[in-house]
Amino acid sequence: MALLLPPPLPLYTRQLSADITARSLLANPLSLSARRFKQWSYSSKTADYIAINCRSTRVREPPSTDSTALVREPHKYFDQVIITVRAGDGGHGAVLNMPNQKINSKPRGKYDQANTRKKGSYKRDSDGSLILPMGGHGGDVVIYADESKESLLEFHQKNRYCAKRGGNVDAMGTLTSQIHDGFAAPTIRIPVPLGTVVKRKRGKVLADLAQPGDEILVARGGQGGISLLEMPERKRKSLMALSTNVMRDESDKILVLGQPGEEVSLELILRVVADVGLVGLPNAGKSTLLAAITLAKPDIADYPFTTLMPNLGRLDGDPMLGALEYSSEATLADLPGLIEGAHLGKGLGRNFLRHLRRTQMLIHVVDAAAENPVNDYKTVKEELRMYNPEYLQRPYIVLLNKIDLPEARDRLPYLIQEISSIGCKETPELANNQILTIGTGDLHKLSPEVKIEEMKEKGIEDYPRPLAVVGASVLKHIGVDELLKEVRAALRKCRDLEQTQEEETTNAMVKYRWLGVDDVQTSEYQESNQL
Ligand SMILES: Nc1nc2c(ncn2[C@@H]2O[C@H](COP(=O)(O)OP(=O)(O)OP(=O)(O)O)[C@@H](O)[C@H]2O)c(=O)[nH]1
Ligand SMILES: [Mg+2]
Repeated sequence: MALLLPPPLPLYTRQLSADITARSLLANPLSLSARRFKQWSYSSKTADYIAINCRSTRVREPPSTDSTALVREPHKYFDQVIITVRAGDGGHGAVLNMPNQKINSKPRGKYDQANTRKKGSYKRDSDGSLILPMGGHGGDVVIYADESKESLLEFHQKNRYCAKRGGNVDAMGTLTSQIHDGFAAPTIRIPVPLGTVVKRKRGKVLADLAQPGDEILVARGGQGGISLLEMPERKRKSLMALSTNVMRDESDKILVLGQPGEEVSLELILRVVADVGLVGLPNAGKSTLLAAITLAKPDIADYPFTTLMPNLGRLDGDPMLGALEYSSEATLADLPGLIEGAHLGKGLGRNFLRHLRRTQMLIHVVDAAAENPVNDYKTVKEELRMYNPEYLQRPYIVLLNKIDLPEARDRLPYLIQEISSIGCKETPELANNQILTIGTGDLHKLSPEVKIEEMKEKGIEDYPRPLAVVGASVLKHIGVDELLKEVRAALRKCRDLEQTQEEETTNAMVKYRWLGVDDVQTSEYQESNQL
């Protein structure tokens, strides 16, 4: 396609509307509409033109990540992505004429009767006014939680989603009852894994899609344009009684155009949904434990960082809960190994620790045959504390693994005693897992950042001791049943606590409403940056 541009003479630039200068044409040659271009070229016949060849193809955005990197290092990309969604524009309405007929006069004779019937066949509202067709609504964009999705990797390859535009009113000319509204474009529904947090890019959190079926409308399609009736001035008055959509002057035509659809850039952040998190140094046996007590089949090997992305497994129902509640299962998340300095980016860094966020309890897996298991245990706790001290308040169990090996078996009693004594005795506040009650004073008046900083100042000894320390060999299936018993007891405790907390929150909300406080700060900590 060739565009002709005049030399930069004031005469010609004046003939163009102010925003279309030669420079803007160079930057965006397609912004010059064909009609304007025609007018312009007629009115400036004497001018010399510069011919510019430009391609009319659309520039496609490159995929955000190189696909080989996705295959080689999926763990870097599986839980975070930026996408752009664009809802469809609304379809256009139309400028229509009324068929030539006498509107207000009574029918006289055969011909007029036929015309009256025609008039009666238009679509009308209950008050008798004419219903004019509208352009179709542009397609919306919805993001929803889908259990069958596991990661956000696919969004690195396709990161732009556009809904279709609504259909135009499919007619120009005379209004008849046959003219229909333009078709509404279908909604685009984008499935994401359970636990995906949808944020505006560098903006606020829009939704946390933690339950199956959760969804959010992220971009609204444009509304369709309306249709207008074009009338000679003498007839306008009489027609205004039939419809408000009578075109008064040319500027009304803007109402015929459909509204543009919304376009937004979104950040999707995955936080896996699991009740129990498995943490520990690399090679401690976390994946082996997951494979031993659930049907999951994670990779297991005797080299560090075998697990690079969280593996999930389902624990069967708890037989202690009775017939009705037996099916209450728990989901376990096996995380990559943590090493000293992970919070500073060592090993796999710290980002995967966000996947512990939704867990109710943790299992610390410690290799009891390692050189210094107590130190290993402390290292992991320290890293958790540095990432999010709230993790240390959650109920947890320590599994001293690999007791089939003699070096572990011999020192098991000593290790149990040592590890059980690290931490403070459970206080009622800590047992309730209440972040606000840590420390003294009016912490509830402090900002979340201050609270976290205060919590970080405390050492791991200031946080609760484990609920149980169990020696086992998950590989040889020694002591696994005892471990399961403890895990289920802890889960029951967590659920009881959750119920009590829910009741307390409801009571507090009622109290706040009584006091007339609208702005109740709920889970402000969740809003902090550590998604
Ligand atoms: N002897 C013995 N070996 C075990 C036991 N549990 C796990 N192992 C071995 O320890 C090695 C590491 O096990 P994994 O389950 O991959 O360890 P991990 O904690 O998931 O390691 P990362 O994924 O690297 O963090 C494997 O060779 C397992 O066979 C056990 O109870 N006894
Ligand atoms: Mg593993």
